[in-house]
Amino acid sequence: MVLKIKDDIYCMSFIEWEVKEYMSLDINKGTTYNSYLILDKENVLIDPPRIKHLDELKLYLKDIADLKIDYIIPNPSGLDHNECLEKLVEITGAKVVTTKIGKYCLDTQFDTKDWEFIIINNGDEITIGNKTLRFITDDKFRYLLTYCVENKILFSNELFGQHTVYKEKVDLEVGHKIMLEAKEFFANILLPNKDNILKMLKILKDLNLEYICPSHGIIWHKMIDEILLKYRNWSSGVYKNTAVIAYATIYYSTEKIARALGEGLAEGGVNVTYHRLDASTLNIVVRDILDAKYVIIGSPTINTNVHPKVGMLLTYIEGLKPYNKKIGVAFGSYGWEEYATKKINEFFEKLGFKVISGKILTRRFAPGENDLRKIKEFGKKLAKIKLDKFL
Ligand SMILES: Cc1cc2nc3c(=O)[nH]c(=O)nc-3n(C[C@H](O)[C@H](O)[C@H](O)COP(=O)(O)O)c2cc1C
Repeated sequence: MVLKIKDDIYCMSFIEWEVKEYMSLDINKGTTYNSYLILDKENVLIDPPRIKHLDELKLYLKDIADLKIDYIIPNPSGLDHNECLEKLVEITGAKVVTTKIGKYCLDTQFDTKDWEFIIINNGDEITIGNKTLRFITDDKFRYLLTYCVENKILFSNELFGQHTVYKEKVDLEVGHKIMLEAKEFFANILLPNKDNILKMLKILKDLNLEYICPSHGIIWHKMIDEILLKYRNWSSGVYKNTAVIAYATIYYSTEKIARALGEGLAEGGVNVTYHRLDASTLNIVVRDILDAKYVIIGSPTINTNVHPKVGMLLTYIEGLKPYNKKIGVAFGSYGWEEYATKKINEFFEKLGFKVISGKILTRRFAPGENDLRKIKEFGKKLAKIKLDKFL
């Protein structure tokens, strides 16, 4: 599918329905890879897609540019964004524009000895005729953003992307639900780079932006201020009065504790979301954790460890390095020797969360009515805790 953004700027979208799993991301809605073509005296291709889309891409390039491509600006770090680069360089003879780190990434993935590179730094510009392309990057950062000065268009790589397929291509046509998709993408893909993203947002603040064109999903046009604000919040740890209660259970004791704790929190005014880990996908759990004040994780003790699904969640969250301005609460059930809540609390400490623990949250086998009443009371008190007090 091709969308003409401006007279001489095109978005070519490649839909992938068959992607089901990408890391722990459960991409059950399909995804869209966007490549962009800028026509001027010298033509530029940004973000080429996977090699399986090469034939389709060639058709578009032939149709729109008669295969004349002078520069290619790839996202160098992931094969899903540069797999067809070798073939494209061969077909078009284009120069590859990238950073020093980008070149290193490409050198290790392809035979680049005959490629012509243009190595750029943050703030550098190239003129392609009437248009100027300015580059925004960070030495440690994997992404290279390209700003077309005259058209006020930012080609943003993974930033502001979403793993979705919509027949609509521009933000407001989809509506505000697109924010939830963007949040899921940020939480699962970009969160470990939040410090770099914050730096880049400071640069973007001074740009006049008419379009933001990411390498996945819809293009931002009418909702640019809104998505920039969300990105500032997500990368700086702004949180809401929400609690995510994520847990696994076999015989439902841990689930009973989850419900009682959640009821108490809800009565105390906290917006509670439950995720039973055999029914929720990790990407949705971490999406909800992104701006939650409370991260509450429960597990039965299984073989002197946490339930495997809880183990998976802990490992996943640890790598994503969420902002530490959060309250961590562990709960669970055990039979003879408790282990799970100890491990979950250690995990919270490692992340720098404020740990709130309570003996009542760890029950031997099934919690009784009295236990559940006390757990609910615990939840009500938890709802009153002011987070900033602890930081
Ligand atoms: C496969 C298996 C392994 C278990 N291993 C332990 C253990 O190492 N230590 C322990 O105290 N309890 C152990 N238990 C007991 C459970 O922790 C206990 O039944 C708990 O109440 C289950 O919580 P649930 O109802 O939320 O599933 C084990 C149970 C199962 C089924």
